[in-house]
Formats: sequence, C-alpha cells, structure tokens
Amino acid sequence: MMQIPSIPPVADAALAARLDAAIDNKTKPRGSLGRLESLAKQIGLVQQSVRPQLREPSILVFAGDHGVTEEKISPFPQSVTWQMVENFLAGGAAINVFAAQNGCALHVVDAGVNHDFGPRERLLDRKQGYGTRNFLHEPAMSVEACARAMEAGADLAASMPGNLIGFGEMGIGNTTSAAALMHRLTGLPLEDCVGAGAGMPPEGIAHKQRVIAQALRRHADADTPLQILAAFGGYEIAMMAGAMLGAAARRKLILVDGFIVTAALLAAARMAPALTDYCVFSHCSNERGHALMLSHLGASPLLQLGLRLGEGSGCALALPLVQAAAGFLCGMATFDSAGVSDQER
Ligand SMILES: Cc1cc2ncn([C@H]3O[C@H](COP(=O)(O)O)[C@@H](O)[C@H]3O)c2cc1C
Ligand SMILES: O=C(O)c1cccnc1
Repeated sequence: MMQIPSIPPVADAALAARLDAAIDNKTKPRGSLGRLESLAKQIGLVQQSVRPQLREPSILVFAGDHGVTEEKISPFPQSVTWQMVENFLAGGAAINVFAAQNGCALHVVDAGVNHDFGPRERLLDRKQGYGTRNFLHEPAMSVEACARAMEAGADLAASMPGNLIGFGEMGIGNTTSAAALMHRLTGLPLEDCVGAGAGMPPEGIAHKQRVIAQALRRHADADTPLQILAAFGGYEIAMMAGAMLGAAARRKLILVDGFIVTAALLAAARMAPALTDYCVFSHCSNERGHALMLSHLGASPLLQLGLRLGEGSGCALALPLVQAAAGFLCGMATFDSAGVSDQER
C-alpha cells in the first residue's frame, strides 16, 4: 500500500523574516511587485533559500480514460483521449504551443489510456489499465489499484530532474470524475460542482449531475480520501495526486492547472494537508466549481483568463510569472548595493 510521504509545512519564521527583508530591500517601493512578492516568498520558503532558482521546469500531462463515458457525460467520445495524446506527441495541441513558447519541457504520461501507443519519444508509459470502470455501477478502480497509481505518480515526480513540475491532464469524462470528487471531499452542494466540461449544453449538464448523484449514492460508503479517489477518480487523477505528494516530498514547486488537477490536489491534500504550501495555482478556470474549489483551499490563482481547457495550459501560461517572481528575488539589486536611497523611516 502506498506510504503517504510526510510533507512538512514550509513555514519557518526566521526564513520568512529574511525573505520579507530581502524582498523589501530590492530597489522598488515596498509591495510594488504585488502578487509577485508573495509568490517569491512562497518559492523561497519551498526552496529554503532567499535566492531561489527555478531549474528545468517541466509539465507532465497525465492521460487516462474513464469508464463513466458510457453514460454520455461528455460531448466527446472516449477515443478523443488517445487521439489527443497522439496530438500532444506530434506537437499540435495548445499545451505544445504554450510550453514551447516558454521553453518548458513537456512529457505525456500514459496513466491509463484505452489504447496502445508503443514506445514513443515524450511518452512516459505508466499505464495502470485500459481505462477505469464505470463508477455509476462499481468503483472506478480498487483501492489497491488506486494506491498503485499514486505510488507510480510519486516515483515519477521524484525522478524528474528539475525543481518545478506543472500538472496537466487529458481524459474524456474527467470533469465528471472531478465533480464527484469535489462534492465528496468538500461537502459543497453537487450543483456547484458540476459544469460543462468540454462543452455540455445545459440539459447535458443536468444529465451529468443526475449520473453523479446516483453514483454518489452507490458509493456512499467510500469514506477515506483513498476510498473516495478509488471510487470516483481516474488513473490520471490518482497518479497526479501521488505525483504531487512525491514532488512536495522532494521540495519541488507544484504548478496546478484547472478543475481536474485541483480535484486531484483536494484528495492528496486530505492525505497530507501541508501539500498546498508547495502549490502555485496558475489560474482560475471557467469550469463551474473551480473558483469554489480554489476558495475551499484558500488558494489565490495567478491568472483569470476564462480558460476551460486543461492539458496543463494554465501552468504553461503562468510559468513566466513564476520565473519572474524567483527572478526578481535573485536578480534585483538592493537599495544598498545599487546606491539608491531608501525611503525615509
Ligand atoms: C479536443 C479536446 C481537447 C482537450 N484538451 C483538454 N480537454 C479537456 O476536456 C476533457 C474533460 O471534459 P469532459 O469531462 O467534458 O470530457 C479532458 O480531457 C480535459 O483535459 C480536451 C477536450 C477535447 C474534446
Ligand atoms: O478547468 C479545467 O482544467 C478544464 C475545464 C473543462 C474541461 N477540461 C478542463
């Protein structure tokens, strides 16, 4: 069974005071870099340094299929998952463009796609199965399979070279899975958790909500975060949850994308609450429920662009801001070093 790594909170009063002083001594009015200042402080706390550096950032797109697609809860067929994986491998998806634009390495993880790809460059084969089971009728996966997927994710994150990992996903049907997880893990009303996903019309969203409500009754006994993740999750979601824990255990910064990635975090953070200390929330997605999910976590997302894509697109777009935050803390002169007069105190 997956050993949940112990994740220490990043809080360190002495280091926090040194970071505040380092940020305030830069040649700028105090506070003038706004949100970048709290971000720089967070990165410093995660890296335990007043001169944090981001090395070899990468984005991992976790892909998996969902048995619940049988219930017509997505406007797209399940096969779009593997077809989009092919598109990622060929370089033609939105995430390819945005990652390349920001010089960010991109890997696709086959967590459980219902398709055989064979060995391919940029594809990390961590296949746990050919899609999950239909959670309307039975748990999406067994608790053991869920723990194995988490463990594979934790190992993968630990083996990544850099100190920042952006999390993205691809899996037709996974907003249904994420909505069920959100409801069970936060207790928020189901109607606030269910949205359009890849473009369901209003009557389709009502159907999706009925399917989830019925599944919630079927799995009323799923109680621990692992049981809940096994009942309603997906291989990609379980693997992301484990990978986030593995990343934080190595003090890597975690860039969180949209609704589905945040649902994986909700589950993982229930297992190790300090996990969110290591997370930067790239954006607030337009998927209904994401804003509430973020407030539940006390998160302040960097961007609000009306995205509702997934794939890690928000991570790639927010990466330059994260680099700017670490960059100003490392690179800017201080009032002293630059011979600039500080404000009179
Ligand atoms: C062409 C295409 C590309 C995508 N890239 C990400 N998603 C996004 O949509 C899916 C979730 O929506 P639902 O739960 O409604 O199926 C996920 O695969 C997600 O990453 C896509 C969806 C489509 C159709
Ligand atoms: O918020 C997201 O990441 C999202 C929203 C809709 C569809 N796919 C992903």
